[in-house]
Amino acid sequence: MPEFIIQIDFTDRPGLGYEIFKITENNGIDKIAMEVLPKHGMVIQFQCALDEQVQKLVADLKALNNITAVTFRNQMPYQEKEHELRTILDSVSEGVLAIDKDGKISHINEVACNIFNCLPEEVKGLGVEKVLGENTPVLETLRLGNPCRLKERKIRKDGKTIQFLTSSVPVKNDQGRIIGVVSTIQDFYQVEKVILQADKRRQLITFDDIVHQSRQMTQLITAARTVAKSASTVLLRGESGTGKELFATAIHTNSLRCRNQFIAINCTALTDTLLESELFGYEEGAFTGAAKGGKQGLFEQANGGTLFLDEVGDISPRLQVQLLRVLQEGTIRRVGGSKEIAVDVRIIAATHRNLEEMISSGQFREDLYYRLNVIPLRILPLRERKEDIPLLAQHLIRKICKKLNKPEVYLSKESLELFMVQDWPGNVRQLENTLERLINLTDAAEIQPEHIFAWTDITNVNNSIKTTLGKQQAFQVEIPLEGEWPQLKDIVASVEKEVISQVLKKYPSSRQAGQVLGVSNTTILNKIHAYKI
Ligand SMILES: Nc1ncnc2c1ncn2[C@@H]1O[C@H](COP(=O)(O)OP(=O)(O)OP(=O)(O)O)[C@@H](O)[C@H]1O
Repeated sequence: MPEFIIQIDFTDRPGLGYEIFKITENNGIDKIAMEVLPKHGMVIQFQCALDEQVQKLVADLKALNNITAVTFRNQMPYQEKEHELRTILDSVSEGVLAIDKDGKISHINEVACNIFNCLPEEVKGLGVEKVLGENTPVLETLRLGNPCRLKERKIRKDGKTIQFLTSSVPVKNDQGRIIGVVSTIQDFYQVEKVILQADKRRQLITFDDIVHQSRQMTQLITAARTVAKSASTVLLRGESGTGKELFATAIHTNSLRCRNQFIAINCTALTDTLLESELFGYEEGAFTGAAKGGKQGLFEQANGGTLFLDEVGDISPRLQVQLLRVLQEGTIRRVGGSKEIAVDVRIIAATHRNLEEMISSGQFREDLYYRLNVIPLRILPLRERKEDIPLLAQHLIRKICKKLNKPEVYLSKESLELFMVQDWPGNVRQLENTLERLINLTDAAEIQPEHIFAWTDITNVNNSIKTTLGKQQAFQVEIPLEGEWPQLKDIVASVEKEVISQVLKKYPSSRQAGQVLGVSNTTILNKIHAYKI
């Protein structure tokens, strides 16, 4: 039998739910699921053999008082949310696995399935130890609420060893009770592979790839071009996602070392001991599991080239001492070795941390700071160079559409205006992720504010009003200062009426207008009715 989903929008009143329910009963439809949209709507999924019967149901519902719309939908709201969540989880490059309060797997993404060689439907509902092995730290997070970071684990499955790094954070409800855990998983060997493979991809990046329009970025690029030619250590400062790695790569490409390796390593991606053996290498027998013949570290591999140490502010005091030695002496010593090996490596370090404060609180060595801070370059957060947003958005859309193999989409003028008033705490990376999510989840050729409101956290109430009304379009409310004062409620009402009318001109649906003004669409519908807008 054909299935239908209808959404019934209403302004709430006592008894309305019961009347809707009665109408569905009287029309004899076979209900499969119902979902309430608190205070403003209801969605019903049902089966029905006859089209006329469906039409009659819709007509009966529309005839009820306070029903504002009855529309057909393709999916139930929970299915849309599920689809959105699945798309997000599958688009991240790490394995993600979530468990409920009983330790059973509730979500697992594609990457995690690839690491553990399983299918989502096989493992959903199973105890997490069936996938991550007995004594997994994830269960400790569930029990005690302690997050864990990059714990190295090894399990045997189908005669093979799977070695991975796992991190986990507890999920808590409003009362602070633990109701599950989300865990991220990285394949141990992939971590190494990524470090090495990335080199080829990066060598092609130049300063021309840094998209910008702002005066500050132009100045910074000019400075970076100049320092690229020297061999001095560079310290890139800037919030997460501002483009520090992009700058580091362009500096290497523009340097005299460009024919040699550029190797990047994120100092927070590995545990302290792993980072040490990655950077400095190790001798055979240095620790259990050390490869035969030992291993070259990244300093040796980058000899003659550049080593990019991302998040250098996060390295442990022990590694800070070792790094200082390399910078002072130009030599390294492998883990478990006694020989000093000379290396000629240019260091580009980056951090989003306030190193000066870290020095004051004793978390970062002052002598290392001076060795790293030879040429400091500070990349401004995106909110302080908003002129870059239009070009960046256009560039990123092109890049994402190419990656997703989708025809190029456009940002409407209103959407761009909305982007311009955001703060973008995650900077260019957040802009890129937001666009990727929108391009993934909408099929429209032009991205409109309604797509942004539906699929992202962007609402930005106050700023939206600013752009909607603008300076020139500001309206005035006349309040007589002599004679009889109007009632305060009348003043408020006239302001409300004017604001809602203006917003509705730009965002004609009550839902969009509600989102712009930070109220429910029921409130907007009530006001439209009350002020006869
Ligand atoms: N000006 C720009 N032009 C084009 N792409 C940019 C620009 N700035 C950043 N990006 C892109 O934004 C993303 C984040 O940049 P990047 O990784 O260089 O930031 P980061 O500051 O090193 O971040 P983190 O501190 O989190 O490591 C990358 O995909 C990068 O290519």
